[in-house]
Amino acid sequence: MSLYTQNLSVGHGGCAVVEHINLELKQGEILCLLGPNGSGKSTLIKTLLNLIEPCAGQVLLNNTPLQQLPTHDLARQLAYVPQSHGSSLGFTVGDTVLMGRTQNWGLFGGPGKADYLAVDTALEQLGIAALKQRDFSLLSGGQQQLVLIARALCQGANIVVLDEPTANLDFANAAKVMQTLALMAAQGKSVIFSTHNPQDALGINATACLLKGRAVLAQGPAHDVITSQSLSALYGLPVLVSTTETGHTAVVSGFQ
Ligand SMILES: Nc1ncnc2c1ncn2[C@@H]1O[C@H](COP(=O)(O)OP(=O)(O)OP(=O)(O)O)[C@@H](O)[C@H]1O
Repeated sequence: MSLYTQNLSVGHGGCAVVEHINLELKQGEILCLLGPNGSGKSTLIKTLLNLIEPCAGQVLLNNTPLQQLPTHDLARQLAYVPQSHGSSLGFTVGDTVLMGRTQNWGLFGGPGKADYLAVDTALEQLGIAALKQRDFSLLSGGQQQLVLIARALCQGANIVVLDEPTANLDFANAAKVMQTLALMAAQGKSVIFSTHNPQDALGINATACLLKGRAVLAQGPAHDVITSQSLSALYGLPVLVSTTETGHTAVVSGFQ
């Protein structure tokens, strides 16, 4: 599996939001998109999913331009966890996660034993098995986020793309999600995610791509790219990136 962008420009209605993006994602790698509000993270993610057309350049999946791949092929290769989602009124959590399996069923088929097992495994992995019979629409935003990640896991796609997966989550659940992404990568899946927390990229050995002012400000291994200087430039305020005695990297914003 490989995903490349070649001199890609992304935007809306022909108006570029980010230009000259050259990214490379191989099997088992994690790519983290960082940037201020409105810098184009979601627009880039939707372009990588072929939900919107590039303004220029192209996205290649296994050396084939995305636009040339049949929709069902894309659905098998790419799983998407959106930033905001509909209410899925009336569906249980179990049904919602099971929907990740629909591309395996054929035209008149339905779910089988393997599909139900995949649902239970995904729910267990995210620690939300107890929510299985609950109405999805009545869950908290953070719980819904975990269910949608479980659905993406269940889909079995090679590439999982998540738009701000930790945005609604408490400290423990955010850590759980980041651990899950790291585990997915260790199992051979490729992961693309956006976040407002640079620590997310540092904690899981990601490649970071920093977006600002219609351009890629920096890209490379998170520990090389996420520095006091780059984050201060990215967010327009003093940011300190410091390594602790235990070898962990801490990010502190707005220090004097
Ligand atoms: N459907 C759309 N039509 C036109 N412009 C849009 C559309 N969606 C987003 N934009 C614009 O594209 C720019 C980038 O938005 P985008 O949502 O990609 O940023 P982001 O980095 O994901 O922001 P945030 O961190 O706030 O979620 C913004 O100026 C936004 O107003």
